[in-house]
Amino acid sequence: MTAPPIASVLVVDDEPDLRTLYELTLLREGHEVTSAPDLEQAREWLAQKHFDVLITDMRLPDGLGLELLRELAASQRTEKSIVITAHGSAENAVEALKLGAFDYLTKPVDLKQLRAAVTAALQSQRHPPAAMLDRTAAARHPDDRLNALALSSSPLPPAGVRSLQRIVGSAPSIVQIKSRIEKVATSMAPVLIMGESGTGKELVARAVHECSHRASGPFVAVNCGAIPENLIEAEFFGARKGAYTGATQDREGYFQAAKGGTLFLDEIGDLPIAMQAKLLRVIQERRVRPLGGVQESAVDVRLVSATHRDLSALVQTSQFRQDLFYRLNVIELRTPALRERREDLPDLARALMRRICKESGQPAPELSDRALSWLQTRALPGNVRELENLLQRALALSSGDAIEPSDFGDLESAPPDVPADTATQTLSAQPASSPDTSPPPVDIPNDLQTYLDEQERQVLLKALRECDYNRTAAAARLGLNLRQMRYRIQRLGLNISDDNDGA
Ligand SMILES: Nc1ncnc2c1ncn2[C@@H]1O[C@H](COP(=O)(O)OP(=O)(O)OP(=O)(O)O)[C@@H](O)[C@H]1O
Repeated sequence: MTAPPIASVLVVDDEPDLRTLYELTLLREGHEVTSAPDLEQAREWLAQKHFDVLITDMRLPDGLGLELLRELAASQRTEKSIVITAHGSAENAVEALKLGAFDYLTKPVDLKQLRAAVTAALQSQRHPPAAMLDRTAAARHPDDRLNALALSSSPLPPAGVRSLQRIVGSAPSIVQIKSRIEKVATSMAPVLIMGESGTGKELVARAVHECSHRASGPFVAVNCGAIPENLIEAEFFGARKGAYTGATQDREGYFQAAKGGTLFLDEIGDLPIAMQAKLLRVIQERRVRPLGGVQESAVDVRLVSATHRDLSALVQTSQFRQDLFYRLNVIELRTPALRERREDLPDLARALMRRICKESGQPAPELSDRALSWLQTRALPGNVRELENLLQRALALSSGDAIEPSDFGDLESAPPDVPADTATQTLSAQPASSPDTSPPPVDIPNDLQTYLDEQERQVLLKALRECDYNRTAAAARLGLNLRQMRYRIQRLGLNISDDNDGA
């Protein structure tokens, strides 16, 4: 096991007893501690010396701790700040995080949490701690040390680089979201991702996790709308044996499972109102108590939430608590709809095709220019997920080395969703089909979507039945991965339990 890193810490608190308590706690961890009773003294220390971590009380005799945060940000200093706020003062904690604080602690401060927050702040830095540089280069001029800090800034962890590469696209909105992910990843501030269905919210949430110092910890994704209301508390917070009928043993909840990592709350807008109050309490107190339990334990997770719904509108109609919205929405990321970045469609289609084929272990066919032109004419309201589904379907129907418009099946005969002259026609337009590849004639349904859903339902049920309701096996039979299978089962409202999944 490697020893925890040593930090140079500045503690700012006007209460001498508390200052001493924090100092002793951190000194015992091997950190170097400097302290100040007010803003003035803190500013003097900061002018003289570079620290790794700043711990500041919010209320100080000569102003607010937030002022120090503002000054650090304005002078682009690299200190990670931890703010200590009064119990229940949501505004201050949120404002501190918005100003770039790494984390906050609520009074009375739990010393274990204090130690953990300092270690996490230190681990999130992408350069060696100032305390270490101090030791190796004690005699250097202060400017040299700042240069050394800048030069030694190490790049993102490899998992982070890969996760950003998975987000395909070069439209300005995508370039911007990727650079924001990189920036926000190193803090503990909650992130809210908003965007239509299928625009890559989960992909972005994973990237936030994988670019952070928590990347080696778990990433737990929860669909808040999919959990039955009577089980939701136990699912989130865990339950002690006997807490409810059927609870035959102690079990962990999502908060415990995500310890040291990231908890991704997908479809947060669907969280029942009673559960919203409980979640808010956990966020405020940073402690969680399992159902039927008496002991609380410290929560060590970073929260990332996502929704395709307009949360501020839900707040207006009292369907979503304003205080919870405020807590979750400290950093906001928006995933753009595909129609807002049509220029990315060819690259996306090729990348998705490569991925689908890799997952099912088959060589990836070319996408012909005509197929790409055909895709450009579709509206794709289901965004990247719809594009992915179309490509899967084409792959299943294709028999040649290249995907052609006719491989998109009977959808081909439907009129284009987007008039050809408004679609991005970067590719050569050629006749869409040849007589030999036309699909066999079918009855024309009154409602195409319902008709297709019914076909899909029949195929899924047959595959599941033949695979003993093992979703992994049925997915493999259909050339899908488990995630795609789950999505389809959920979309069609099929009542299939996870019990038989082997893998
Ligand atoms: N920019 C992108 N590059 C590559 N693949 C993407 C991109 N955006 C989305 N995808 C793919 O599209 C599919 C849907 O993405 P994802 O599940 O992240 O969307 P979502 O916004 O969370 O959808 P929902 O709101 O329905 O849960 C996934 O297979 C994902 O990998």
